[in-house]
Amino acid sequence: MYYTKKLLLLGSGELGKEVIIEAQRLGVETIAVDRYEHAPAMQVAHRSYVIDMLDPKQLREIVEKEKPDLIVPEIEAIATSELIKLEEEGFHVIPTARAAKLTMDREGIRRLAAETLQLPTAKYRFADTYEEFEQAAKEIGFPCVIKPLMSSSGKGQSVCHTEEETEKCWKIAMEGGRVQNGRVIIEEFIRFDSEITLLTVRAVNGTMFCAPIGHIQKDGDYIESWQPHNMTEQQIQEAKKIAQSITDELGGYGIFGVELFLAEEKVYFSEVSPRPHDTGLVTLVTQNLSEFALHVRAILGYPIPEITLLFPGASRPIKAQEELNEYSLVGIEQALAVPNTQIRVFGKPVTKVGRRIGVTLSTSNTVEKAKENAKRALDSLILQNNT
Ligand SMILES: Nc1ncnc2c1ncn2[C@@H]1O[C@H](COP(=O)(O)OP(=O)(O)OP(=O)(O)O)[C@@H](O)[C@H]1O
Ligand SMILES: NCC(=O)N[C@@H]1O[C@H](COP(=O)([O-])[O-])[C@@H](O)[C@H]1O
Ligand SMILES: [Mg+2]
Repeated sequence: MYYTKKLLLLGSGELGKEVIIEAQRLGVETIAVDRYEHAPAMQVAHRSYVIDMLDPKQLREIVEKEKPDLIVPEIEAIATSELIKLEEEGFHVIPTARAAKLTMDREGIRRLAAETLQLPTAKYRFADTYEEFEQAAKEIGFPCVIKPLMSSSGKGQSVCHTEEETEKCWKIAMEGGRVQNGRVIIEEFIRFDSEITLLTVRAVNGTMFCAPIGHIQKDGDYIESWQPHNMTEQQIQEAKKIAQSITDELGGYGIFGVELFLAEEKVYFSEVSPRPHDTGLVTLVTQNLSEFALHVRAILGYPIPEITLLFPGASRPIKAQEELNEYSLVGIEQALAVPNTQIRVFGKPVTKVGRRIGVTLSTSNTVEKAKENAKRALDSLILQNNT
């Protein structure tokens, strides 16, 4: 087969695996890159490479060798300054190299959202040292949230309830960041009623929104998501306004996961991923086009005539409780006996405490029943040690 387009995926986890499958469905040649071998997306891509994606030299080497039509970031931690240079040289970075750079660290995107676009966010400060952090926490007040500037899925993040906890929280942040520089963000703790991801697609035929996805997070990582999330008309309008504003500013084509907190008095912008979102895994079973199919269509410049929510649905990530080198999932038969329920096993080579290794996906005629089904499926699955 002659491939007319070549896609280079930077980051090869569970989200990228679905992107690769969708790209191949439209006849695209795919190359997966990550920091370790046999990553989920590598298992389905045409070719793969293992490199340190934060190393500009290694990143450039792969790009120059493969000369992809599309460079598609799948995680934040990439040498984004090199992506800017590559874009200047004519390579196409999704959605744009600037968007990848701004969302790579919490400071870039927070300052853009709160200071340039004047979007409502939690109060925040930045700190480079423990002393600056202590001072910032006092200014923001307790409880506050501390996060390394570059991290995801809650790594290095903690809620600091009192002055006595500052040392412990600082330590968590220093150990959890993706790169070891000490800078952190300290945020006001928002007592929200619920939080959502508003998947927003920028495609050749305009900006479109998916039905809001509600989710619950524990230790900064999602443990349940559902679609649609019940919101007032005013909340929906505010959420769309915020999503439109931030995605217009970031530009390019593709899907964006706009994370928002819904409080009684207002809708807060939290952060945005210029790529598919983990809580959006639920769209694999709820929509006419999943978030992955939408991303691929959008980045290839193909039209998206409409996005339809077919059924209410829910997802539950399957998270490992221990570190295992050889493992398997037991109870698949029971999980699949739950009505309208599917699972996806990501195929990560090894587990770590808290690592997501799969997901259960259910639909039903109500969100409540779909949530029940996804939980029943999750409860019947057991991680087995095969070493
Ligand atoms: N200022 C805040 N007030 C209250 N809760 C917060 C605040 N910031 C974060 N959280 C909670 O922690 C979760 C994770 O935070 P955040 O999205 O910033 O982290 P993350 O590591 O970037 O996560 P991911 O990469 O998975 O999206 C949020 O979804 C929310 O539940
Ligand atoms: N919240 C961001 C997110 O869910 N990202 C997804 O997790 C993978 C990393 O997983 P790992 O840490 O288990 O290798 C990433 O590659 C991406 O697919
Ligand atoms: Mg988040």
